[in-house]
Amino acid sequence: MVLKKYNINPDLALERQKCTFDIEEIINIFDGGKEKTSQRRKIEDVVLKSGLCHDDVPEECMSLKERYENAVRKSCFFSKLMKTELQEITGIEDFETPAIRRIADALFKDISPFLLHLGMFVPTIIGQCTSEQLMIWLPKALDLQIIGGYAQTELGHGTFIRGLETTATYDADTEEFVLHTPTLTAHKWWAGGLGKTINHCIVVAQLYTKGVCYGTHLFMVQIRDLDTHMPLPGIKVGEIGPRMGFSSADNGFLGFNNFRIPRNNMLMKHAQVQKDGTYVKPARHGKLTYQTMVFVRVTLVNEAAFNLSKAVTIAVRYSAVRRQSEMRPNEPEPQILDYPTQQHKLFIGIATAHAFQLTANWLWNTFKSVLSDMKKGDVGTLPELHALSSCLKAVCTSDAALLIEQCRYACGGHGYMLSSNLPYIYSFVAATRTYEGDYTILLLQTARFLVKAWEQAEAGKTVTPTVSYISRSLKGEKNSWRSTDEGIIKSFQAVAAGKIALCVKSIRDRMKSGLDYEDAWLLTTVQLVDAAEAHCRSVILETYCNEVRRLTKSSSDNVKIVMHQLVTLYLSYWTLQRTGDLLRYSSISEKDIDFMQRQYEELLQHIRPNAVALVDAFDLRDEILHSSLGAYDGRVYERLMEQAENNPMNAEPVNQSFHKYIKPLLQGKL
Ligand SMILES: CCCCCCCC/C=C\C/C=C/C(=O)SCCNC(=O)CCNC(=O)[C@H](O)C(C)(C)COP(=O)(O)OP(=O)(O)OC[C@H]1O[C@@H](n2cnc3c(N)ncnc32)[C@H](O)[C@@H]1OP(=O)(O)O
Ligand SMILES: Cc1cc2nc3c(=O)[nH]c(=O)nc-3n(C[C@H](O)[C@H](O)[C@H](O)COP(=O)(O)OP(=O)(O)OC[C@H]3O[C@@H](n4cnc5c(N)ncnc54)[C@H](O)[C@@H]3O)c2cc1C
Repeated sequence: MVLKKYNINPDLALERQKCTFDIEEIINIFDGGKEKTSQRRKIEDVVLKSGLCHDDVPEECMSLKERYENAVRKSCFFSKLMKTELQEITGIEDFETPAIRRIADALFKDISPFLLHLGMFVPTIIGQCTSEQLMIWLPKALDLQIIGGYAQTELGHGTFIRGLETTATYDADTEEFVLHTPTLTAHKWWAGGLGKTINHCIVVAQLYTKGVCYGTHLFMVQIRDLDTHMPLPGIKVGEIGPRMGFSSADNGFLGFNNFRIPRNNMLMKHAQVQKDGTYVKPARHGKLTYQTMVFVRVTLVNEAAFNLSKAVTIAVRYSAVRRQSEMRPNEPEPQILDYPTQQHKLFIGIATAHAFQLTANWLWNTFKSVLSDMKKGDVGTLPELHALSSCLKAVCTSDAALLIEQCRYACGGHGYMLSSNLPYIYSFVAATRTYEGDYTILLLQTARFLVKAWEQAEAGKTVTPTVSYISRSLKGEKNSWRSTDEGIIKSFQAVAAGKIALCVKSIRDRMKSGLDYEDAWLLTTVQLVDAAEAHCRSVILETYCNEVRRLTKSSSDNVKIVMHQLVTLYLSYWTLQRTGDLLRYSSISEKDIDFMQRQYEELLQHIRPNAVALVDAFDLRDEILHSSLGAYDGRVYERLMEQAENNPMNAEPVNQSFHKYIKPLLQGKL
């Protein structure tokens, strides 16, 4: 791009002058302190100066094969950079460095084929290997001597893990497992990096030993030769074909024809198969092999927040630059950001990005604390983590996808251009709603936990803090609506409690009428999904309020004001979205709803002058945003024209198809 960088669009420059708070203060809050901000910026500088982010041809103008090859090239050089310069800055093997995740987007508009290596392969080694296995595979994986993925889903089954068909049968004579794909539907399907890139893979298969099936277990499988990269004999592997997004992720298929691996390649931290074939079941919890999925679900809440912050930055900056229509006859065209309907589309995106980011951080800390309990042998906190990570993954990815699409609507026709980056951001986040556990499935997992919690509370047992509202509800505590933060949260908890109560009643009524538990549950699943979603809303609202209060304790008054305006906007927005539920389960009145509507509309006006500054406070560099509409300088039209002129379609004035087809058609000679 040859545009002069800081020749800023005058509307955007004026917007920045209106800002009432110190942007740097908010940036520091979200980075976790001044030092973290400075470390992140150092990392970004190193990556941006490396020249790795440059593409000769825009990614969207490349063929699928070229995109993949380009993504592999960048992944390799980026990995090298991580091992060298970035390691010095971040501290070795610091997987918790969100800065690395953020700057990776400067390299990949789409997906790195190595994503699953760091995202699932390495975490599975860490979480599922014995210490001996760890010593063999972890250094190699971290050093990229082996590159891996995670192959669980099959052509016929994704959700229902117990229904997977791939088998791993132990042969005690040779001390090997025989991996086999017995049917068409048993082929592994979807694993990222599998199609062309990886040479190792975690494979999830039904374990058979001494003629007995012990359910799914994890196996480390080398699938390609380390030197030639050819599939090993007995392995059928390839790319599954073009999809909505994830174009450069080489999602793959994999089949085994009686493929043998050593006994030690079963990941044996939790369950073991001894040399003679004796199975030793996990001592503590039956679902510990699902741990990597829980880890990824936790990280996906962060992905929802980050990607939403990108989309809303693009849409808010564009809305400050774009002028359209007139508010009164003969007046100049206003910035579209001045329309309350536009503010309604966008400001909730800013507030939601804050809410999700703070919830993601809180969930990550919860995850770490459960891991530490588990290290001490205590798995008591795992069910709550599973319930929380399931519903938060489902709701945050789903909301983020909807709001990102709303950002695209807010950019009119130009939002439809790939160069806006909104279609890429959307297609990435849309997939997060499905993978790592589909939305409905995960909410039903949370619902299981909620129904159990209800039964426990009914039996007078103490329940965990995130569901303590159930006990209060069972004690007959009535909800009295108050339009304060705490009052609104209490009412949302009353909604969740009311919905869980109805689910429990529905199940019991259906059982009384003769159905067994499974059927009663099945017929109640529409309500159960709804109840789990309501529970999740109350968790997000409460976490967002608590975290803002905690993090802004020592902030300037101006930052406190603007952060709290966003919290109130978020609470008001959801109150207005859920008036039906609140009328049913809380004591909210028509008058209260009118008040909330007015408050919401006033907040849009209060936030308006700070809108651009608030998205600037996401501190997303142009190289990460990749957007013709959302760059810091706001030179939208210049970029759109420059990109049109550089479009490879315009390289020749007349396309050859004119001579081949159109001209003969015009002349009646076709
Ligand atoms: C650098 C970081 C960047 C990270 C980003 C990476 C992005 C990478 C991009 C793409 C990767 C995509 C990867 C994938 O999609 S991998 C495949 C993921 N697949 C799934 O998520 C499948 C979803 N299905 C399930 O999880 C399960 O089948 C199930 C939970 C729906 C049901 O499991 P099942 O074994 O049938 O259990 P039950 O229903 O019978 O439940 C029994 C019992 O177990 C509890 N439970 C279930 N799961 C867990 C768990 N994970 N942890 C703890 N406990 C669990 C369940 O609640 C029941 O408990 P009970 O009620 O007390 O009996
Ligand atoms: C971009 C992308 C990347 C992926 N990467 C990987 C990877 O690296 N490794 C890997 O192993 N997998 C991967 N997957 C697969 C992914 O995990 C699965 O697609 C996902 O878990 C959903 O499973 P499914 O496709 O079988 O959907 P299905 O389970 O067939 O779902 C279809 C519909 O049926 C509904 N449904 C299914 N069961 C029930 C039920 N019990 N009750 C009510 N409704 C039900 C679902 O809600 C959904 O609406 C990836 C998928 C995508 C899209």
